[in-house]
Amino acid sequence: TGHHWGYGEANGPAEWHKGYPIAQGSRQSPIDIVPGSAVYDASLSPISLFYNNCTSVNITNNGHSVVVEFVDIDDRSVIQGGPLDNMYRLKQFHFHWGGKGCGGSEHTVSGKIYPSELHLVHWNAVKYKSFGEAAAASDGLAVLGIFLEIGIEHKGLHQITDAMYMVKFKGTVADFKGFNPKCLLPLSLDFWTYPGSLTTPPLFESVTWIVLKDPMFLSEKQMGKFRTLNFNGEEEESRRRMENNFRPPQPLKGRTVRASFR
Ligand SMILES: NS(=O)(=O)c1ccc(C(=O)N2CCCN(Cc3ccccc3)CC2)cc1
Ligand SMILES: [Zn+2]
Repeated sequence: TGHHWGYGEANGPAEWHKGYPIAQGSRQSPIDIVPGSAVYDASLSPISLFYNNCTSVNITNNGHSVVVEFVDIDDRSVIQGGPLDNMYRLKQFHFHWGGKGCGGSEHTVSGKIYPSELHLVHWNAVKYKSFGEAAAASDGLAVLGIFLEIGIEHKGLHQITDAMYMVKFKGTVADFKGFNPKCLLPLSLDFWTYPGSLTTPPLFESVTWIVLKDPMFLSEKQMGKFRTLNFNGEEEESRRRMENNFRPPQPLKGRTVRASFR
């Protein structure tokens, strides 16, 4: 139960390389996306999201983020197209966010940080037998990143923010059935894509990142509900508000970011 990683002064992103040397690897995430340097690739097909039969199972606070998990025993909810050679199965989605009035996204766009970022995590069930196995393989995961911007309230997000009181503390889980994340998508599926990594330990370099150009919008009130979550467990005396649970941009190290749009 040694020194566990987190987002604090002593255990935050600047320290992770001590326990996870790959933190200084050649394809780490997130990155700062510079649209002017992205290469338009006409061969990128549109991404397709087949979430219609998706089956959410529960919502949980894992001490790092709030996570909605899905049944991933078959191809009922998958992403395909874009840079992907296979279909990838939806496993979970979660968020990263900042303190009140602060940025909290992981990817940035020409240095612009958004209040939050949603990650829809998928794994290559064509080539690998489990999420854990895929998470350790260079083409094992595909994460769809969607920026969140403060604006008009988001009707689809209420189901998630209304469930947060049930998972206030680390290690809490609640039933969360019948949620379809298709409602969280912005109008345009224009995207940037690049080879990267998990943005939390173990930081495996196994992620094909697909980051949407357009944000989804939510109200400041809805964003505030994320900040009612705690990093700590209910039994801990130190109450630590869950916010600023984001890794800052990492060196590009010669990678090319491709764009699906001009
Ligand atoms: N921010 S993100 O890059 O989108 C992101 C995506 C997935 C996870 C995730 O589900 N994790 C982390 C790593 C994988 N482990 C399983 C494991 C497999 C092999 C050896 C140890 C742990 C599950 C927990 C975390 C972050
Ligand atoms: Zn994430």
